[in-house]
Amino acid sequence: MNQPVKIAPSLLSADFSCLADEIGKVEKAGADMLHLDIMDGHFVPNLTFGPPVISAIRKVTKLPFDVHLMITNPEDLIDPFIKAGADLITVHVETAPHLNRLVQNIKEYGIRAGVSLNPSTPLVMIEELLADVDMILLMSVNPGFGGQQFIPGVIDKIARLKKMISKLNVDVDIEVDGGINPNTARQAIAAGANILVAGSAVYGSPDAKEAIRLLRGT
Ligand SMILES: O=C(CO)[C@H](O)[C@H](O)COP(=O)(O)O
Repeated sequence: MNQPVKIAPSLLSADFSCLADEIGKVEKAGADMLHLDIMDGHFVPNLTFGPPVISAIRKVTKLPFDVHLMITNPEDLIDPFIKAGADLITVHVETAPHLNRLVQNIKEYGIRAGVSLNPSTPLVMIEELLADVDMILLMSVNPGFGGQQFIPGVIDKIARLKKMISKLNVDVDIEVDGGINPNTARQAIAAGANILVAGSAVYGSPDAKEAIRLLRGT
């Protein structure tokens, strides 16, 4: 049976001058979780926010926090992000040579652990880890900025990852991030994705509820 598709609006595309309102808007519109893009100006060419902002917004919503670390040396900052309120932390395979230890470390806190791959990073990089992670996040743009075009080759990558997961018979979510709109969402879901991150498609719409409905394809 197909799992229901979850929508994770990315706060990156929200109006940062009124975060509580912007979060309330997507919570009311039926979002399943909130995607928080953490950028360090080093692994990716952009800077966003860190644990103090996450602690502050933790007080205004019940949505689970899906924290995507686009930072070098992620192992140094797991503890503060968990204390700030992360429910799921995703680290990039390109930033962490000791991924088994890092994933285990995140899970020991009692939260979920994900691993992300840039569009050009092959699936073989996570093959040995699949039985130990809760989620694989496939980037469908080069990380750093919202509002980019979906890279079409990622659809086949999603389908290949889905096959790997089915073959191992493990319970691993497939999240896709970047350039998600109703058209790319439909293709990503058909290929096997079950969590979609959407910044512009949700925050750029005058009707967040309708935008989320269109992304789910319901
Ligand atoms: O991780 C990201 C960029 O690195 C963002 O989550 C992503 O780009 C979402 O924005 P959009 O839906 O506008 O593409």
